[in-house]
Amino acid sequence: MTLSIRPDLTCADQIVSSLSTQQQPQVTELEMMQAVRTLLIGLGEYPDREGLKDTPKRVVKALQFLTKGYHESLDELLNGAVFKEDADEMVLVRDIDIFSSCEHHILPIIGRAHVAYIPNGKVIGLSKIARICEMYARRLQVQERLTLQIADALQGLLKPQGVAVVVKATHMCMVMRGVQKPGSWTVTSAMRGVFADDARTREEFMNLIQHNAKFQ
Ligand SMILES: Nc1nc2c(ncn2[C@@H]2O[C@H](COP(=O)(O)OP(=O)(O)OP(=O)(O)O)[C@@H](O)[C@H]2O)c(=O)[nH]1
Ligand SMILES: [Zn+2]
Repeated sequence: MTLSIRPDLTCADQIVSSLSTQQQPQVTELEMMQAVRTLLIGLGEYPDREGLKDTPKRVVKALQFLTKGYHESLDELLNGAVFKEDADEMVLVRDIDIFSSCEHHILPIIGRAHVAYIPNGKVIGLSKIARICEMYARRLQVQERLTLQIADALQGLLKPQGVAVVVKATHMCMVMRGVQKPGSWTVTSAMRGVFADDARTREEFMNLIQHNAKFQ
């Protein structure tokens, strides 16, 4: 098997990209539905009862939606919306809703992302920042990787003076099951360029994302 290396992709993305084109076994939707049906039986249910008869189809559809980011690419979502611009002050898009799924339990990760960059001759369409978050969130994730992928994508696309990403999220696998800690939040960050090198720039970013109670 030959793997083509894509310099615009992170390591994890390289793997997903190569799997989707070469290695991934072709599984039909019918087989996926049958697997859900098997799960239901294993859980002690009767998949043919009225309320469950369409459930395998719904579950497959829902999971496909929650992981649709595997079939999206930076190129497509950008749609060319990177513009030459002399701006060199911080651009921050904050409070971007995140709905992801943890790769260990396939349970929801719900939170918000705050994404900032300092341009270096190029700016990106603001909605594209939210779309980048969305593409990576709609995959099976760990929060750390989601955070890094967002930062690396912007760094790669814009070569800005710096990028800062903070994700604050709650993991249903820690809330509804397992250790059962509702109210627990995980905060992850990725700092690149001036945000990593300059404490004052980082502090300005941290202040901007904390000043509003909505973030609490
Ligand atoms: N670092 C990291 N860990 C995560 C994330 N999402 C889930 N986890 C953790 O993944 C770990 C999996 O641990 P295991 O012991 O293999 O699984 P488990 O028996 O279901 O663990 P418990 O959740 O402790 O019951 C747990 O500690 C989860 O909290 C994430 O985004 N980042
Ligand atoms: Zn989990």
